[in-house]
Amino acid sequence: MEASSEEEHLTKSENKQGGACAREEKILVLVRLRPLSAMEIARNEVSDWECINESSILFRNSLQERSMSPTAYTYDRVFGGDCSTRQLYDAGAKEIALSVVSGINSSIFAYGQTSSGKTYTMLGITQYTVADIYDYIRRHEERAFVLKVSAMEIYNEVVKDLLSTNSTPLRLLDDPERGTVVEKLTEEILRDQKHLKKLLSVCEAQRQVQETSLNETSSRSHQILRLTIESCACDVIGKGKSAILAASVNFIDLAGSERVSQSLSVGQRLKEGCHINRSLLTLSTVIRKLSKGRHGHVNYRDSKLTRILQPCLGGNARTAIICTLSPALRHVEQSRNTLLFARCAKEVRTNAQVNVVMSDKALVKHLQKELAQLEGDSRTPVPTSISDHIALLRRKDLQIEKLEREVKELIKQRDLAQANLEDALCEIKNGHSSHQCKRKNGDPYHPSDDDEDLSDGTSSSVSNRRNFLKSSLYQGLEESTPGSDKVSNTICKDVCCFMMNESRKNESTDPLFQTAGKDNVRGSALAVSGNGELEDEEIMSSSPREVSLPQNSSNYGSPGRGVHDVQKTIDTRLGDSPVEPSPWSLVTDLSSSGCLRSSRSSTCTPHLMTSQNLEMLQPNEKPSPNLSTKLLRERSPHSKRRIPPLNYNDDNARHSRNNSEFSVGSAQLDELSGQNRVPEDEGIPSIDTFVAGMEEMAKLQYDKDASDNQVGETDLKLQVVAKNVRDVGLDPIQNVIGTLSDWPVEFERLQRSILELWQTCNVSLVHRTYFVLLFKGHPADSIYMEVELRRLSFVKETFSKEDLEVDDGRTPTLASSLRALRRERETLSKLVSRRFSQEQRKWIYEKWDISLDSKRRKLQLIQRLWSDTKDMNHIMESAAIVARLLRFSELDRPPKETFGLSFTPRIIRKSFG
Ligand SMILES: Nc1ncnc2c1ncn2[C@@H]1O[C@H](COP(=O)(O)OP(=O)(O)OP(=O)(O)O)[C@@H](O)[C@H]1O
Repeated sequence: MEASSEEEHLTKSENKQGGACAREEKILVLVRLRPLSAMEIARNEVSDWECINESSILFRNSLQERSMSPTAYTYDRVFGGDCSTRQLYDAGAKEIALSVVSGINSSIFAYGQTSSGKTYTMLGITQYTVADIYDYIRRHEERAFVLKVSAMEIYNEVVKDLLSTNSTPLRLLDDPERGTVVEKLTEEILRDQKHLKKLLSVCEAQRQVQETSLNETSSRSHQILRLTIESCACDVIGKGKSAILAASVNFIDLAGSERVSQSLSVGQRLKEGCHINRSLLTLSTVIRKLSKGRHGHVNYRDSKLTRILQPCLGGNARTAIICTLSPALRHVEQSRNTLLFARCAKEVRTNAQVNVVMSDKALVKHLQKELAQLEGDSRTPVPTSISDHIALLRRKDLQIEKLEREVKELIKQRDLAQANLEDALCEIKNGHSSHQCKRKNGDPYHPSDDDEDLSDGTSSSVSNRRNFLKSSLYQGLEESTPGSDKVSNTICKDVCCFMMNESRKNESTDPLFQTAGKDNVRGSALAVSGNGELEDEEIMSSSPREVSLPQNSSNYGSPGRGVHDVQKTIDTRLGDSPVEPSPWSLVTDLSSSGCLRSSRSSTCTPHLMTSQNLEMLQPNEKPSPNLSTKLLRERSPHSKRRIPPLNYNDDNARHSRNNSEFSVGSAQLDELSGQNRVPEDEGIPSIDTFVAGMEEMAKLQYDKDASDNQVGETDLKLQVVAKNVRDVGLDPIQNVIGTLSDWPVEFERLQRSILELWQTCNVSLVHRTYFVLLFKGHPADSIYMEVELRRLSFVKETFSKEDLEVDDGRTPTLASSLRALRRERETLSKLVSRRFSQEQRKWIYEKWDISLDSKRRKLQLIQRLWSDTKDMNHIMESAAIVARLLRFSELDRPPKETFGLSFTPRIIRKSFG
């Protein structure tokens, strides 16, 4: 494949413009027998096919069947089950494919029955070819190359662009010069190999792939990937006339022929199978006609496949057809058909020629322009695809949002501090209730008359006063302790009232799903009101001190009643009877339990640790054990349920994370037993599996860091947790609080990043849902959030790895994750009618702006979930819906403390032992 000079490139083509020198040759036919699959071996199936030499394959059983000698089939090359794709590529496909760099069109087909290994083979061939093309370009600096790629699929006789998210069918046009042209097909100019790999992943993800009884990942469409290479000698650029070589190589992965009796297809699969078989029949008819010479009419126009591939079938292209066979005896008839097709194909002749364009200035200019564009792209990576644009916009939006949030947060903090301080000072000074107090304008910390008053007998410095307020706030919520004075109690009451009024304001806006922005008092980034608030209020009202609650505050005396009130509001909104138990209660529970409000679930100690409070607490101002005990006593009955202990060595949990065929971050079918289990037929991992996964990941990360001798921030936090766990009787949360004074801000940052990465890495929706419902912003969550962030960053990096490695089916790739996510969405969509009543579905569709007439509205709904990473309202609504589909009640969840406890033995041994 050496063509080092322009002359060499042109020798074969000298007649193109003035008398073409076409190269007539037969189609190269390779036969590949795949090995028996694990499933086939388990069924004791045997392969009676044998490659008796480099070019012949024999079916041994035929002797017994037909009492005649076994038939040997002979082709250009045959490859047995022990041959690798690389061997096949090197032995024939390579030479054909790489003709493209010399200006000769080429095509590599994979043809065979379903599950015989077409996609497996073509993936390898494509990757090896691309690597060789780039290698060739690197070695031929004297020529300038422009590479373009396009990809399409023919699904149910409809042509679709695989590089565009627009699924509008593409039209075929007849161009007098170029033959059949696919109108509006995206053609991307390649920046580099990495860019191509990305595009291949997009194609793979967009292609119609479904599970059938014969193949878990059966391609339901014909895929044509086209790589076009234009090149000319560098030294003639800009000097007028020059020869430009332009050719394309097509990688064609046909859908597999299938027998209905074997594939057991019904419904949509059956329809697809019919289309596939029909177009393959047309293809074999065309091949059969061509094998007999080009006499008479050839029915290229009978299918879109043959129309598009006309140049590769007996036209201006070098062509190789790889016929793949399934070895199992039960597929013998299909294999024979494939071999008959291969025999005909062997007789077809093509007429390839070097495609030289004798360029005029305009053509050279065109090439120069494309080169300049490429150079520009490589200097400043300008987005050339939709996904790049979206990613860029997202990043910008994120930056803007972050700045806006920071400004808002600062203003809020300032106003709140000012208000609290002034109220407190007025209270102290006048002995009146805070609302009678007029707030002063200006800097709240600037010495004023009030400040002077306060300074008498307490503290003269502003910072002391702040600390005083912080500790008073905390103490006021605690049991009465000796030394706590009346003033601090009163301050506390006022601040509590203020907080509750604020939270009630939030509730009134949307009790079902509240947004973070409204939750300014608690300062948590992502907040959905509900349990958190109720828990806070419960604690306040259960305090021995009398807290002056606003009107109707008694409604919030117990969590149960509070939830009921919120439920009633929701029921009213939904039009349900307020008396009957609302089917929405789970959604309500989930949404109201909220994400990331800092107040803890009933299983956790610091109910009072709103992010605002946390921020104000000094490291030495920890809740007393007394308070912890009291709060623990107030746990809800649900939290007392025994949760099965988590098991590190659970193979299922381990296996689940290794399987790339499920979405990143989720598990395979949940095989763990337990009460949170989702029915197996739904194919969805349970919370137990999720917990086991999180725990193991955190542990692995810790082990890795420990072995690297890198004691990072996460390690320190893990150690803190471990140490606390070891010190029996202490709450593991408390010390962590001390190390995380900026936690709410940090939490928000981590969460934003995680949400973005989930989207980028196509993380399972189930995983996302469990995660947001479990990790709501308590300081102890930091460990898991950081581990999740690291893991996702790693996955993202893996996805964008530059070198083109063969997809081994085990390592998650962008494509496999997208595929898995798509499958998960389909599974979830099937649960919609089971989990929601008709009325609820109607309500949801309307809310999510989905037409009630739409045929695929369930799938549309699921596709819309988790799509907007910046809108927390949207995120929590999505989580609530997914949770409902999973029948996951937050109240069923295992306490997160279980995770932390699980670290204890390892960490003590490594860090403290
Ligand atoms: N030569 C091979 N060595 C090992 N495994 C193989 C080989 N060929 C195929 N397989 C495996 O067999 C299974 C089916 O292969 P593949 O999906 O490529 O078949 P296919 O012909 O493209 O099927 P369909 O027409 O249904 O899309 C896959 O799991 C694949 O990894």
